[in-house]
Amino acid sequence: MVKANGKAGNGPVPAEPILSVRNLRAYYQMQYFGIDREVRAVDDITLQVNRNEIYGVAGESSCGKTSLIKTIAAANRPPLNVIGGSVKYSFLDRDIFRMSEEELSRVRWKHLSYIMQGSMNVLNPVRRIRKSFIDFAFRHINKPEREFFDIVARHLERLRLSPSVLKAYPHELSGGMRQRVTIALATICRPEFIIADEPTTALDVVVQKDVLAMIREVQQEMGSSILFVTHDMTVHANMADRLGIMYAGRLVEEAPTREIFANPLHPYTAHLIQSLPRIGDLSPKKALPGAPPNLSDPPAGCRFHPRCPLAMDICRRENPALTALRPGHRVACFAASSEVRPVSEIRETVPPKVAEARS
Ligand SMILES: Nc1ncnc2c1ncn2[C@@H]1O[C@H](COP(=O)(O)OP(=O)(O)OP(=O)(O)O)[C@@H](O)[C@H]1O
Repeated sequence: MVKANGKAGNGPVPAEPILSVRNLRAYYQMQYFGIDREVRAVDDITLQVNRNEIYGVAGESSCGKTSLIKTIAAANRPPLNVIGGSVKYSFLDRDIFRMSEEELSRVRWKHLSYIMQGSMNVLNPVRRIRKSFIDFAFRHINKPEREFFDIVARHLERLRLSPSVLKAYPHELSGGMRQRVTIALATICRPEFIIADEPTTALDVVVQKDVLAMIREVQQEMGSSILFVTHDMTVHANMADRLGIMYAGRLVEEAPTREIFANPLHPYTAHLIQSLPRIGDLSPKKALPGAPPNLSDPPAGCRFHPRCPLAMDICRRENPALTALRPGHRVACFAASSEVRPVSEIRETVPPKVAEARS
């Protein structure tokens, strides 16, 4: 089930994929008063995460980030169902959707772990932290209890946490300490792959900086890969090696983080970057007209077209494929592709709704 050569060694780390997601579709499928309803939260996503890499997933609220990572971890539950596609980890011998729950429980935390949005989602409020380490890691580390807690204490110290936290209940710790404990739990087994879902969103900026530095440090020390999800582009700028931008259930752009910030090709990405505050920049920030689409009835063609200042007729009819326009830089946008029409020409065809909102 788990490949023998799964763990990252100490030698040079080759740039090979540890996670390959192909054409993944996962929809919320529900029935209201006998009528079927589908929310297409993850719609045809293809991406790869390399060894020793932090891959960031960005996008505004409700674009499908959490649904994507739940599915990638095979932690999706009805009504979120996998409709198609595959998710393969290099340390597993087959697609994650072909594994039984029992096989998955042997893989979780040891090879594939999760840092969640709120620490209280992981830590049981009525159990001391010590018990959580037993619940999550004892069977994976497979040592006598005393030796196990020596390993835990050393790991906590490495993460600048006193081993005395083991005696505490979650409510006795500050939010920052609790989040550090969840990171300690997610990394104690030295997993190859970590999924982090908005791990610092609930923390104030000073604690956030500290927790982010800790995630980076532990990732580098272990040679793990991280799929890091947040809507906060400034966090991505500091953390991610590569960045995937989601809009309405689809990946619309992907490139090395530096390249995305310097040269965004998709108009939605350009908007996300332009709206970031910059020291000395007093110009008013403009919101995008309109709202993200309802994913149970998304618009035809490119899902961004009703809000896009560059939209053309083809965008209303056809879904642009995610295409490499530069090495390592993929974008799903007809306007960004110079083969369709030059950008100067495209700018003249502003859709009426957007033109109204601008005036
Ligand atoms: N349990 C559910 N049942 C039905 N639809 C859901 C459910 N959970 C989420 N959705 C819908 O799926 C879509 C994607 O939601 P998701 O939570 O994955 O987005 P997100 O980008 O993670 O948002 P946020 O940043 O606010 O957490 C949204 O349209 C949302 O309303």
